[in-house]
Amino acid sequence: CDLKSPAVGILGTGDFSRSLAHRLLACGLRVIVGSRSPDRNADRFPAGVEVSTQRDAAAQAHVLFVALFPDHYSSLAALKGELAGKVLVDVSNGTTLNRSRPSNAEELAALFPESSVVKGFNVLSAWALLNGPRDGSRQVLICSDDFQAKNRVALLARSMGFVPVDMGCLSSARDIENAPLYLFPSWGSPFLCAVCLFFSFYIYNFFRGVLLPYMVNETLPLVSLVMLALVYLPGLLAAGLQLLRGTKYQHFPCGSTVGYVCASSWPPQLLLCSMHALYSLCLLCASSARYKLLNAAFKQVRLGQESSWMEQDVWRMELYLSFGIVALGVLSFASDVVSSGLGYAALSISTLHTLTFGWNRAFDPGQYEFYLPPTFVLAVLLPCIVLLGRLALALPCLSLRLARIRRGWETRLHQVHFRLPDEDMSTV
Ligand SMILES: NC(=O)C1=CN([C@@H]2O[C@H](COP(=O)(O)OP(=O)(O)OC[C@H]3O[C@@H](n4cnc5c(N)ncnc54)[C@H](OP(=O)(O)O)[C@@H]3O)[C@@H](O)[C@H]2O)C=CC1
Ligand SMILES: [Cu+2]
Repeated sequence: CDLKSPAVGILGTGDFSRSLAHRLLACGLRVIVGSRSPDRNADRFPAGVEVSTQRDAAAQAHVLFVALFPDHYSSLAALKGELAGKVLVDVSNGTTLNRSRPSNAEELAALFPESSVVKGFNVLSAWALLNGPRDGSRQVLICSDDFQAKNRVALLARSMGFVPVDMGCLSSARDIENAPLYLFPSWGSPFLCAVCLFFSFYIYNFFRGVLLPYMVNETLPLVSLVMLALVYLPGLLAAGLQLLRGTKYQHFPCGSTVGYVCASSWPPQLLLCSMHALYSLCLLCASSARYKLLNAAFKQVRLGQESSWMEQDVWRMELYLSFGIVALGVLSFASDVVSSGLGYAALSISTLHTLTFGWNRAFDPGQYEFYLPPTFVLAVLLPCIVLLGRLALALPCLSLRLARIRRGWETRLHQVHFRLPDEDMSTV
């Protein structure tokens, strides 16, 4: 590292401090670590990192990472003079969700009013820091009341290979500190939705008295299919309502909540579909599959039938398997289900998959137990409504686009028509 370049300071010599020092050094920066007992801790850092007293580090560095637990922030009070005008990066995390108390970063800012406090880097683990931005998330959430200080830390994060995300003023620090405490920040509502749908379909199937293996394996994809259809339903309803009202500036009830749930519903959908694929594969190994095959063979022998090959059944089976596999493949690329056309493609193909699977059963009155249709008839209804609705909305747009293309060609033809005599003249 360049001895003339300004040093980046770290206060504290714990796990976070060591990983951070390692990463900063690897990025070619000069690092000075401030410890209460530098002699004891110096050999825990790689060669090239200067380990000194806290006062020395505070005096030399302009940007200092405070890698201490918040309970120990007050032990730095004696360094107020050295830290005045410096940038202090608060990397601490909370141990419990904080909804009302001031954040650790705000407390640090209150202790050092003459320093600029920036919140950041807490979403990275010491492990992620040590290994660099290859593993896990590359995003670093940053906030501060001092714009220049924030920019400086953002630049530092970028030079370490991370992606800084500006979260605004220091008042956002509480959200940033809470972030690592949520396992899946935006998955709660979609998962709740999936669980509710799962149990509704499960109970429905239970009443219909379908065999146990079929219950789960039919329930999993149906929940996924219905959820995927539900993603588009609010948008279509809103578009239909706008067409009816003739304006797009009127409020759509609960639009933002529904939009939020839908926008992040891809992980549970993919999970359910993958589980369904796995389950279908495993069904072949289930004992029930063996008994069914044996029973069918016995019946065939008793009937004196030489071959039970049924062309139509074979074709349908091949078709629904292919549709299923393609639907899963398309869905795995449609992480942004709401805005991407891939979501519609996955919905159409999985509807085809369900239809080819249960076509015979859907139209066989014997299958309507307790006057209830088989579950997939219900599950196919919603996607069909959504797909037909989308088509109905697309048709006017398509005709408008066609009209625009036709007008374009007419104008072009018109221009050619008027240009021709001139060109004829020039050739003459
Ligand atoms: N570890 C991790 O993966 C992550 C940690 N963080 C945050 O980083 C900060 C540090 O964590 P971590 O490195 O794991 O903690 P450690 O316990 O490993 O290190 C904390 C450091 O604080 C100093 N210290 C300990 N006791 C006192 C005291 N009584 N008074 C003053 N200083 C003291 C010590 O340094 P010395 O003796 O040299 O002065 C010690 O090395 C925490 O706020 C944590 O929330 C954030 C994200 C991930
Ligand atoms: Cu299936």
